[in-house]
Amino acid sequence: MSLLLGAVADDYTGASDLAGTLAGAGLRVVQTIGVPPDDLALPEVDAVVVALKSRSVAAGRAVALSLAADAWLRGRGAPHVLFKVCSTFDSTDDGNIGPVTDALAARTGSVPLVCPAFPRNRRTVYRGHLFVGDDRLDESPLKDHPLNPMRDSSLVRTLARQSAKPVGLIPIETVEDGTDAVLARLTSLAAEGCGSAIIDAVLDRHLDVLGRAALAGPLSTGASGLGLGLARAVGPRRPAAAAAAPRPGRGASAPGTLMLAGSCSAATLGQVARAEAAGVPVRHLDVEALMAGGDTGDAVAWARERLPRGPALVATSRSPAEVAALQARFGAAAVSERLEAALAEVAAALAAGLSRLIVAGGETSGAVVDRLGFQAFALGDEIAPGVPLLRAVGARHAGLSLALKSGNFGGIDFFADATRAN
Ligand SMILES: Nc1ncnc2c1ncn2[C@@H]1O[C@H](COP(=O)(O)OP(=O)(O)OP(=O)(O)O)[C@@H](O)[C@H]1O
Ligand SMILES: O=C(O)[C@@H](O)C(=O)CO
Repeated sequence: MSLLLGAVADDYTGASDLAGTLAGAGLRVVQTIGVPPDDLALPEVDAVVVALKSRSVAAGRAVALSLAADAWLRGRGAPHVLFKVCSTFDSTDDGNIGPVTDALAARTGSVPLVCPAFPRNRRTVYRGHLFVGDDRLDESPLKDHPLNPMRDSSLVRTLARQSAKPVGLIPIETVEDGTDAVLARLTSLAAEGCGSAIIDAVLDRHLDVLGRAALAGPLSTGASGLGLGLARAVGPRRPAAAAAAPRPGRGASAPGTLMLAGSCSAATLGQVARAEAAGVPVRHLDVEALMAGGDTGDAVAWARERLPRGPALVATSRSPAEVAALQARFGAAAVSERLEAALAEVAAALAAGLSRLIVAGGETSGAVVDRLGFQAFALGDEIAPGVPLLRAVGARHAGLSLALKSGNFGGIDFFADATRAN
């Protein structure tokens, strides 16, 4: 297997977002959970997305994990590696986007382009400022993120606070001038001592310029928009899918469908409320009791009774005010750790009888996927932009279908859409 493209993703839902995007652009893709063991049989593919859980760990650990994944990908021929980060640039002043980008750049001796824009998902970068829909990042719901509240929309400033060297800017006018202009500006920034360069992108066509310019070097950092630009620059490798006859959906009451929500994003809160209003049984875990040493036994019994008849949803999600109060009382890291573990415990206790597992939240998905020991996923159809249907590959839970949803992704009916998808 000689790869055309490699990617190191800093969380599992972001990895499936990227893998689905690359597959949609015509590449044969597999997503692995961590660096795969040598005995894992992988299909012949053009791109591998190595999913890490490195977004919110200590910077040193994120760097070590990312360097190992990068080495594995380059060892399989990948001439370019994309460090996949969140399209809302989720990070803190301690990292991990800066330290990982610095370490990967030092290994390759390059000055990478950095851009989280994905216009299709309403993430745009203009004059180095990130917009989420119509809002600047610091005025969007991301300002209240439980792990990494985003309070500065300037990506140049944000990345500079995390980086060893100055961060440059390649503005939209240069992008409009095309790939050669971008590469010339990157060369000047490197000569000025910059270690990386934020690049603007506002429209889908800008991703083509970014992809071609990035592919001229060994490394870039960005979200699935940059991945799409890279995939287009590589060119489709498999025949366009024949106009397939629409496959029948699974029906809204597919038995054995376990849904877990650990994201507290505005999107997920709305989706949980909609599922509940539509009649899906929902168990809101008593998070205060869990923090006081309680367990998930009752919730597991509750779900076990309902799953044979249809979907069941177990959630820790709460409003920003409730999240802030819990964090003030118990400490943010302790709450996150306990609640991620709680949902992972529920999944592990019920895994044997499941037909589908749907998880909302990147960190939460990471905890669940690790606990169940998945090794790799093949890509199925897109449920919502950035959320493909996955099928487990490898010895553990082979054939189980999954959806791992980034907190902010999916429409209001996401849980119904993910239940029905086939
Ligand atoms: N009620 C709650 N109070 C405080 N923290 C919570 C609560 N419920 C969940 N959490 C924690 O909030 C964090 C949510 O992060 P997660 O990555 O799962 O979702 P997200 O940030 O919305 O998604 P993404 O990273 O994909 O954008 C997790 O660590 C989770 O355990
Ligand atoms: O890029 C995105 O927005 C997602 O893939 C993600 O990583 C959210 O956590």
